[in-house]
Amino acid sequence: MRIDVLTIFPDYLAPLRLSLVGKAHEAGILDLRVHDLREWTTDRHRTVDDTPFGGGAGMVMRPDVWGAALDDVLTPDAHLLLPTPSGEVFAQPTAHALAHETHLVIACGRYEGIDARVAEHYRAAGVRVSELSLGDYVLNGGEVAALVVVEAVARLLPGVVGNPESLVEESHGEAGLLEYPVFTKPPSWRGLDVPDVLLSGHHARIARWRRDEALRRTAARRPDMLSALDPGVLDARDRDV
Ligand SMILES: Nc1cc(-c2cccs2)n[nH]1
Repeated sequence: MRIDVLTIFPDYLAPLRLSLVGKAHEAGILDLRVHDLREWTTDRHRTVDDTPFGGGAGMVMRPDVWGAALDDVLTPDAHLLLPTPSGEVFAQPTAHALAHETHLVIACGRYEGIDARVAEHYRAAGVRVSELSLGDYVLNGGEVAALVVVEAVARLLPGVVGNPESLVEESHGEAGLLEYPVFTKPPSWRGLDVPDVLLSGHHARIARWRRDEALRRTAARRPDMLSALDPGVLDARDRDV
């Protein structure tokens, strides 16, 4: 998979060279390219924004600069992602869907936004364009969203995470439940003991305990997820939890 990130703060994306995403890039699983949007400016001051038509505070990013950059970076099978507080909330199902793409282009704008004609132009040109929000809070730019999307997608690519099994039981995973609590040595720490069932070696009981804990946590912290579950996911035992 190729991912292009366009930003006026390329150094903001430096953390992607670390750890998993860095390894995926080294292994050739992920072709990550970060571009400085100012490379497509034409004036001496390398201007990327201007005052908003209709007035109001802040600045809007210019369509001509974004158009020049996106014309160079987009490919026929690219999916253009526009982080914005007014987008659809990015969640795990979207991460899974994006992990099947061959080319993602992430255009990092600033909070006041990119001129709306940019998304309109590329949609009309047949490019798949998705406006994505991280949630109901306001950031100053799309770079943090780009870090989140790249990590959430890259870790799903085959060969990136050491043990693919670990992708199955995580929170917001296939079961649609939050993850159960995890423990490691020592068995007793500051007077707190690991649940006996986890030391029993009885795999069926351990699996049942973990599912019960996942259900309890989801019911307590995210009842919305529980009500959104496909009824077929819950078995008779689950309903007793
Ligand atoms: N969820 C979210 C996204 C944003 C952005 C701000 C600027 C570009 S993207 N704020 N909050």
